[in-house]
Amino acid sequence: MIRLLATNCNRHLTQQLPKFQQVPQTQLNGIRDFSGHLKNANKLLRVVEQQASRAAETGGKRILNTRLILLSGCGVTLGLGTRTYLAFARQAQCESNRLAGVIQKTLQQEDNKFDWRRFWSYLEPHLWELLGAIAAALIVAFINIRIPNLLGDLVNTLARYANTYVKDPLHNSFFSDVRRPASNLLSLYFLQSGFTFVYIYLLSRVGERIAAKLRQDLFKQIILQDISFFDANRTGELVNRLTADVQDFKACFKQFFSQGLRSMAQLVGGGVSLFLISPHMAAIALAAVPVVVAFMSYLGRKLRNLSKDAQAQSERATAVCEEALSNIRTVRSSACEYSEMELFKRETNEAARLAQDLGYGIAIFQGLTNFFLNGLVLTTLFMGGHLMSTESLSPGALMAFLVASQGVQRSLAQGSILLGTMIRGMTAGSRVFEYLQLQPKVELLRGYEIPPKHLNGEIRFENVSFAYPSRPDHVVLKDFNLILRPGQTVALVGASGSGKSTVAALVERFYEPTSGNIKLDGYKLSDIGPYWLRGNVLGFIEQQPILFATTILENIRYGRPAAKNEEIYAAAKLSQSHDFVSALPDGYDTNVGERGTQLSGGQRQRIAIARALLKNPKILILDEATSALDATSEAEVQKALDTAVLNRTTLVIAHRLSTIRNADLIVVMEHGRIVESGKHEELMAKRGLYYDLVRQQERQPVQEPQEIETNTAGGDESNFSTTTDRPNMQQG
Ligand SMILES: Nc1ncnc2c1ncn2[C@@H]1O[C@H](COP(=O)(O)OP(=O)(O)OP(=O)(O)O)[C@@H](O)[C@H]1O
Repeated sequence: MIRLLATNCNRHLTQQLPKFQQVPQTQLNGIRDFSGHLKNANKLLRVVEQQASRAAETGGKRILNTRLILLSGCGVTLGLGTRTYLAFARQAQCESNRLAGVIQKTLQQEDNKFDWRRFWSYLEPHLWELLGAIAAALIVAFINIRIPNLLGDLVNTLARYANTYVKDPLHNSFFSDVRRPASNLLSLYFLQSGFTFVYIYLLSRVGERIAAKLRQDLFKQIILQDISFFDANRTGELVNRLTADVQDFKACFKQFFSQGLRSMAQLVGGGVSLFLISPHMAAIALAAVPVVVAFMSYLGRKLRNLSKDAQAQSERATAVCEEALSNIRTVRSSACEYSEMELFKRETNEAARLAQDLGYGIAIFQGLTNFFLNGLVLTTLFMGGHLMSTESLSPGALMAFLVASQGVQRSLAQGSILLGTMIRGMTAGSRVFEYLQLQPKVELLRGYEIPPKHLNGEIRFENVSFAYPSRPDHVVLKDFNLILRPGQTVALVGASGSGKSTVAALVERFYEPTSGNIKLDGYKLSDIGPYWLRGNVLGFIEQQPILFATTILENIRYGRPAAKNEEIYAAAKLSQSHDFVSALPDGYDTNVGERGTQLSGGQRQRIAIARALLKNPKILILDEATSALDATSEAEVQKALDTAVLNRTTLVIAHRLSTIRNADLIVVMEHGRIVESGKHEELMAKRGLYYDLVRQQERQPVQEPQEIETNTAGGDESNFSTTTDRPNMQQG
């Protein structure tokens, strides 16, 4: 009976495994709630979860299934009863779905195979050029196979004159004898160089075009990902895939087709001609080939793993470097240059160590290959000499055999070098393809657009709950309800971490609510096209806007790329930027430097406001737009904002009173919930509630200076790591 139930449960679980990804988290939560009273089942589930996570770590679905059979058996023996058991089975089923996803992901990462189908989709458009290159490379290989025979003919001709003293060179038959084999050889040399040019040129064209297309597609795929993807991946690592990995892949591709294909053809053709020249000697030479092939495939597998680790580590080192350089001001102001150097050193040393291991493996392989090949030459000479002494082989045939075997030798030697490149290239390729297949959950262009005449700019939050995908257990907003009426300014205040910016991020559709709805003019935000929404309805001004390293004109135009210059000047005037921009020597053509560092914070902010106003948005979101500024700049920017918000629905996330004084509604948030709301005066009347909250942040009590114990040896306390997997600054 137990067995039957356990098998039944397991069958359910196994059937559900592939469907996992379609089961929404809410459903899982629902089922969890439904059987929340089943404490015993829950206890068991925790065990299941632990076991399954361990199974995921070890990468085995089978282990999971076996454990589930055992555990469901346990569930029954514990006497949970049929109803309980069924609830348990259902819950376990969903849990297993979730865990199967974890396992699948783990397995995918582990078993990141090279996607040949996708590779083919990149090759296909260049098929004719590629076939041309392959044909030319094969012709070169064929010519290379023919050359030893013709050389043999020439040597045989020359050998006839080896011990002959030529009295009258003009009247002996040497030239007429030599002309034919020599001219045959010359025309082959000529053809060989012509076809070499053709295949190298064609391959380079195909390789470069594929690499460019790969980079474009990868960039497109990355830039279209959900914001949560960027929460989970570091910029340096992404850039590394776009640059180093595509580069490695391209280099491997070119080498494989230029040298690899030729070497392979030469190997086969050379082998055949060796047999034709002297089957005896060829049989002896080729006897060792199976050993070499077995050895090659064994080492190839080992080297591929090593290469994967080395590339991942090099990516980590790039990420450290990229992060430090792009945040150079923070690094400098924190006096962290030397620790960054140390960190980079550690990461690059580790990358070097792994790359050295890889080099070590390749070196062993090449050394052994060389030994094998040289042994082959010696054996040929030894055997050939013996056959010549018994007159079963001519000197020309020995020469041809030697040259042909050297061709084979070169091909094998090249093959061993190529193996290293291939390993790197295929690893890089699979890393590129891995990101190419990612699909964002929210498609940028999908969804409808509200006709302009129906667009009023009303936002409603209806029982919205939300947890960030990277921290699903930490609920940031709970049953959040809020209405922003058209043209109204609503200010969100509250302690740090209470969820204010999250509200703004949800309006921007950077994330999707876990439950509940957000509506724009009665339409569900989730049904509206995010691209249209952000490009036409919303203007977003953040605390520290980032400008691009180009002119002020282009930076403002970023808000609406099709805007005319006159519209840009108008937006600049509206944002109080026109005067200071005109006073600059190059005016609107002034280059603002990387991230706009050549402008002051207040100027940057006003340019960002101009950028947002350029699209004439119905809704403005100001996320602490003035909190990073000093009093003078704040006053200037506030003036710009006061003009900007007129006739627009505005959501202000505020830390300072000055920014919310004119708000139509002030909403006080605490732990993801609204605790108080009303007009400025109303809230003042209610014990100055929001003043307290805001003041709490505005006027932090001055702390008594405390002596900070410094630990020169570097204790654990001074270690830090960021949310992503940035390595720890300190050793250990
Ligand atoms: N990208 C993210 N991934 C995971 N958790 C996040 C993310 N962004 C914010 N959080 C968490 O969500 C909670 C609310 O953050 P939010 O930024 O909305 O607060 P806030 O009220 O705007 O704070 P502040 O006033 O300090 O800007 C915090 O606990 C924060 O740690």
